[in-house]
Amino acid sequence: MASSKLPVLALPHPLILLPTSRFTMPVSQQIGEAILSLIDESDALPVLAAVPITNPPSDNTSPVLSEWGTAARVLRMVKPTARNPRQPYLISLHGLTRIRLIATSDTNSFPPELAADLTLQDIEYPPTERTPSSETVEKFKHSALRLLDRLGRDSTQQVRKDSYRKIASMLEDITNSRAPWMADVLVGSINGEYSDKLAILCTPDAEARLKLATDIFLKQTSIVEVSKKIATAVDESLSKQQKEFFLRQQLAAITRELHALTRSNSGSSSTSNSNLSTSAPADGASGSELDDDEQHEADDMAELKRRIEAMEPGSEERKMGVREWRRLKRIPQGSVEHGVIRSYLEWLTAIPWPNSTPLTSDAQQPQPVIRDRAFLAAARAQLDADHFGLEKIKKRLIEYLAVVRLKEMNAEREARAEDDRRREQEKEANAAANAKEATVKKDGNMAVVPYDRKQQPPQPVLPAVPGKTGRLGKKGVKGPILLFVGPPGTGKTSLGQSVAKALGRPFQRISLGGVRDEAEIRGHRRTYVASGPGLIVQALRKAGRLDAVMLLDEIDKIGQSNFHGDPGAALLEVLDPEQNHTFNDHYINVPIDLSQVLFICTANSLETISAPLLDRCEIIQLSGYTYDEKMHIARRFLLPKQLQANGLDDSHITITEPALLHIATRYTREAGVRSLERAIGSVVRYKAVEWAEFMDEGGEARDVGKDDGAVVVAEKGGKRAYRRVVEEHEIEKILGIARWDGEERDMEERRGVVYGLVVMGQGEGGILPVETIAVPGTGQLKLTGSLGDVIKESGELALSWVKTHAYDLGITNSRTQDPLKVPDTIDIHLHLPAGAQKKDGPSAGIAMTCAFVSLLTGACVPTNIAMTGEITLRGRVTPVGGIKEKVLGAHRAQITKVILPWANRKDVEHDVALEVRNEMEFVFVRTVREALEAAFGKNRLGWRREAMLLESRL
Ligand SMILES: Nc1ncnc2c1ncn2[C@@H]1O[C@H](COP(=O)(O)OP(=O)(O)OP(=O)(O)O)[C@@H](O)[C@H]1O
Repeated sequence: MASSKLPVLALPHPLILLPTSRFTMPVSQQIGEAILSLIDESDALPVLAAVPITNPPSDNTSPVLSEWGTAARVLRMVKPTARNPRQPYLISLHGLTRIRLIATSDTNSFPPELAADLTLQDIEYPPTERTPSSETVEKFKHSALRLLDRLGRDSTQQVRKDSYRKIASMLEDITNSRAPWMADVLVGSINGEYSDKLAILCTPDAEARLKLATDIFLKQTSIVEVSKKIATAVDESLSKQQKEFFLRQQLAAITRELHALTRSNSGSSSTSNSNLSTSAPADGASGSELDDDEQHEADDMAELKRRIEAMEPGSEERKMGVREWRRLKRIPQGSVEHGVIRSYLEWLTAIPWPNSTPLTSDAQQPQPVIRDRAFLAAARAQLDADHFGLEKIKKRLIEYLAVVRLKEMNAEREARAEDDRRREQEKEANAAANAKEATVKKDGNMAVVPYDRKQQPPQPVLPAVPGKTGRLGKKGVKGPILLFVGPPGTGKTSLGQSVAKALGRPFQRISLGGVRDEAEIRGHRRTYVASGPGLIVQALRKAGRLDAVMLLDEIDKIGQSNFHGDPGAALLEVLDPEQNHTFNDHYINVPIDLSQVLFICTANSLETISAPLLDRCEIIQLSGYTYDEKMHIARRFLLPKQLQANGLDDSHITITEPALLHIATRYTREAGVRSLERAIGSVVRYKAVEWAEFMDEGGEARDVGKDDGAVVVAEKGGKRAYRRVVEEHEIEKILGIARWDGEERDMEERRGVVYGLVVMGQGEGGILPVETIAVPGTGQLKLTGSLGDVIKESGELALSWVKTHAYDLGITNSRTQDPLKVPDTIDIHLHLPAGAQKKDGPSAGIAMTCAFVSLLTGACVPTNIAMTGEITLRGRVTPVGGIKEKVLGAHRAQITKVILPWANRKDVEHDVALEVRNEMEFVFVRTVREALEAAFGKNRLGWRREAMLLESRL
């Protein structure tokens, strides 16, 4: 044996460094410094004898060094830094070969100071190893491969699996002489026992070491196998426990249901016997829903599971539900992730998926009124019962409902025919199978082959359930998408409600006003904190049916495209019949079929609605109401509604016709009836308080005179009456001073002022004074009142026309004179009041021309006249939009004569109610000159004769 001297590094128990292994360990400062000086002294990396201490550290025994150790190279040394002096010295070692310490005395043990210092010690290297026998190597390989295979299979990390596989393939190819080296490698790397490792270190003989390693591997394999078995057994017992837990929960739920049933039975019988309807529970259990949390939790989970099971087998939603349910089961309750998945599943299962087994009994489903023969008549009656007037709109809605009905019935017929066909096919298949069976029996072969096993037995065909027509039967059920456009309070939303009532379907209103984020419509992805589904899914959940009527309210107020996405584009997908059968809500992440939903949209104006969105809708225009219509609506709908809402009836309050008109004209100025309804509500509440006080004072409801409608109460000191009738003069006392206390227009004619007609932002029509004055200046035109470019150009155009015709109109004395410079140099200032409101459009052309002519000639336009129309430079009057709203607005403002472009005659004819037409004079004009004549009166402007001739030749 070759001998030498090496400094001894004692490895504290239970560290062992086998040849070929590497590790890093902390050392004391003393040893650390000694190693550092060794490094400084030698040129190469220093080599030490790493010898394990075989006994665990304790107070009274001194460390015992093993006889065998490993010559190890110091690969790295880490010294504590000045900033962190308490950090230990770290040393990395690489085991090279076995060594044996040569004992200095006969006792064969080593002095304890060897363990404390790097003392130089005599060592010897064992002789070159003999090649072990093939038989021993084979056994070794076999046991090692078995262990590696077991470890690889049990490991959950792919990296480990791969490394076990690699070592195994190395082992298979290894030569007999390298086998002892491999034994060191393997024993060093498995997570074995200390004593085994020490034994391997202390066995220099190759044959003996291989045998020892074989025993160690066999032992290790059985340890791993046994641990695995124990783990599986524990798992199984756990899942058994879970199963038992669920069964117990179910049992508890059944018992509770039975209890509830018996209680309700006994409750109903006790109610019929006595009047005690709210008796305490018979079993004395507390009825609080806050009790028994665990029970409720289990019930909720069972309900969730039931709903997933009710989904159509094989459908996307069911797959998703099952996947998430499994995840939910794996995740510990109370964790954040558990809550997230749970709420997702609650949303997913709350959607009324097609073809899923109905959870409620059919009796709870509303009856499918659409199949009734009297459906259309009933729908008409419903619309009439809810709304006054609106004849054209009701007619269109009836057409719409008729189409929806026809399509739905066709779809049902198709679905039924499909079912019949399927039944027929199944019957044929069964008959063929029976015939085959009969033939087999006749041939004497008794093997029973009744029918092909793959063939499913015939499924019962379920009756059609409303809203559950499913993926097959839904084709073509869609009608067009209606878009109600009109000023606020004209009944757009309530018409939608009536349509839903007529169809017997649930109604859901989705307000889109101010929706800026696409996610509000489509939902947030689940990766977001506190994510949730969008408005459409929320509405579907509330409706509980796939064929709900959804009113998309105020689509003109939806936000434009921004960094939160484009909500309008999301709506396009919802409304497009080609796409909406696979609507994708980002949160739900399963395609939802919206093709059966009837969408109705509402808007106040069409201007802000994107063209593609408009393209998908059929526009139905609602204009404002006349005072006459408002009176009818108030009497027939608003007043009864308010009386009911305030707990009164018509025997308590009568509002006289003049009082109602006074409310409508002086307290509201709107196209719709919302403010009117509010004002009537205030009057009703005022009277409700009076009535309550009257009753509190011991009043008796008794008519004492039909004429004044008073009801009298006897009091000690005399008599006090409650007056049922509300008269015009009382309105101010009830509602306060009128908001519009006076005419919308001045009664007095003024030079330079005429009335134009406008449609305001909310779609309401009205009159707008065009005011002009002459101010000292330089012949300029000044325009104010938040005017847009188009209306400004229109003003300049009007002034140019007036300047061109100033001589003909007798304003100037020669054609070359500028009326703004002769006789005095002036500026004209034109203003359109309500300066804060933006105004634009060309329709004020003739009003501005008339205002300039009035200013420059001094002639005035009567205040009962209002006008609208665009002008051209040549003096032609061209048509404008919004005629119905403008005329109604003029009517409300008590204008009696309206000047309109000739081309707008059809609009008046078609759109304006007859009673309004009868009350107003309409003058349709083709030229500015005709407009001036209609406004100022025939021959009131001093036209020069030549001008007339010239004009007539044009
Ligand atoms: N023709 C009508 N007959 C009876 N009641 C009506 C009529 N028009 C409107 N109403 C009533 O006026 C009230 C306001 O109507 P609704 O809410 O439908 O207005 P809207 O047009 O949707 O307004 P917005 O554009 O502000 O949403 C409702 O109580 C409605 O019943």
